[in-house]
Amino acid sequence: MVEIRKPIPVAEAVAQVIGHVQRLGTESISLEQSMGRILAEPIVARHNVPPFDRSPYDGFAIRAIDSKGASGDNRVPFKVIGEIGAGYVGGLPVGPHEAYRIMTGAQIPESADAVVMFEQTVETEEGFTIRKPFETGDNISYAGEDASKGEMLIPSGTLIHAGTIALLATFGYADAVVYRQPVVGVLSTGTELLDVSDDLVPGKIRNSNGPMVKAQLKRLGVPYKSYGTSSDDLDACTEVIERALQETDALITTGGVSVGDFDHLPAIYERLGAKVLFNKVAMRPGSVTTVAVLGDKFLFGLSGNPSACFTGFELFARPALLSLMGCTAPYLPYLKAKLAEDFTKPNPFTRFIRAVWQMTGNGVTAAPAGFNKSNAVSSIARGNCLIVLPSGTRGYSTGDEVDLLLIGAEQGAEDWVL
Ligand SMILES: Nc1nc2c(c(=O)[nH]1)N[C@H]1C(S)=C(S)[C@@H](COP(=O)(O)OP(=O)(O)OC[C@H]3O[C@@H](n4cnc5c(N)ncnc54)[C@H](O)[C@@H]3O)O[C@H]1N2
Ligand code: MOO
Ligand SMILES: [Mg+2]
Repeated sequence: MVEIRKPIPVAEAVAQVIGHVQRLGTESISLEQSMGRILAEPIVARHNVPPFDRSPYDGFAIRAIDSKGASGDNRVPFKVIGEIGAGYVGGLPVGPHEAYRIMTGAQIPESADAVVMFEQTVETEEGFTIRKPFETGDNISYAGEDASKGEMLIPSGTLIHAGTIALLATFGYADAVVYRQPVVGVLSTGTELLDVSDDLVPGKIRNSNGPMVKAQLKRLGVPYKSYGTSSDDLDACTEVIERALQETDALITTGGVSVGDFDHLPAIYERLGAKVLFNKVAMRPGSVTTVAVLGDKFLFGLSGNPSACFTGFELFARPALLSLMGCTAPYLPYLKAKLAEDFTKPNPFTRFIRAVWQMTGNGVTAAPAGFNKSNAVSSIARGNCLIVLPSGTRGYSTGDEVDLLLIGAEQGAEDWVL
């Protein structure tokens, strides 16, 4: 008799997965390698930024007091005593009505306390004149104005991106302490599966989930090991999974998790002695998504249907893997948007619709990205988000406010609209 599975709410399933995360250790890697990794130590300012008072403009460093009373009718003269390019320091203190030529980024010389831009001066034989008074601090970029020594700037658990790398470089981190990354095994199950380069033959389809999941991992910067495809043969499949579990930190399988005669994953979890956290989630697509744990290893049993597979990855594998890596913001970013089309079909399960969001004169709108069943592949390609429609008896109409989960900021906008 077919097993009747009890669906659990999506939020509960996510919480169960996150509750089983055991953070990986840390390692030190070169700054160059650190893009996309997760900081295992906070970035605390090792020194002031900028480290010295400096000029934000090309101009002249003066004593503000000497500019007192300057006006169009009373131009005040200054004598130039030297020049300071960025990287150099002025040797002399600035005296009354003296000035240094100073370039953007150069250290303010002793006794100077304001900078006059070139454009605000008229050159003379000895130097220049100005027509307005300056206050102490005018056009000075002060030491520590960006970050002051000892300040906690970025907490541990943050993703390292280009800006983080700039900050680490600023403080002289040639190496960064980051969390270890899991190596994730990817196995596509299904006797019907052909390789990408195979010609179609009756009854078979090409394996799209394997390449997709590997690309989803790549988008997270998570290394993977591919186990290709396995036919729906219990022993053969068990053998590959056992091997994969020895060689990886977590395993993602696709297909074979439902109740069909050749859906062997449930039996394999039992054979392995893995603890199944859930095998039915109140969501569509991906209701049969199964997550199991064996020791400290996750087994993500994603559904074979492409849209269900994609959604299961983003909802469960993504936050789990990011959390393993110490990330404190592992969930998909979200927005509120107005529905751009009616979605009248009520659903007992929470529905995740592959969709396209865009900014319009009417605010953010989101429209389904075409054929949207669990077996759809085309709408995954078109979508840049998931519309979340909570379960219930009513449908949704154009203009209703809905939640969006954002996927892949690398899909840019076609127009420059600002
Ligand atoms: N009696 C029931 N039947 C089904 C149920 C159910 O609850 N009771 N659940 C349905 C739901 S919902 C889904 S989703 C699918 C899930 O099936 P499986 O996860 O067991 O996956 P498979 O049976 O292996 O394949 C399903 C579907 O996806 C295609 N597939 C599989 N792998 C790939 C791949 N790597 N690339 C592209 N396409 C793939 C496969 O050919 C099937 O068409 O079960 C429902 N049935
Ligand atoms: O798991 Mo199925 O994708 O709900 O259609
Ligand atoms: Mg099946």
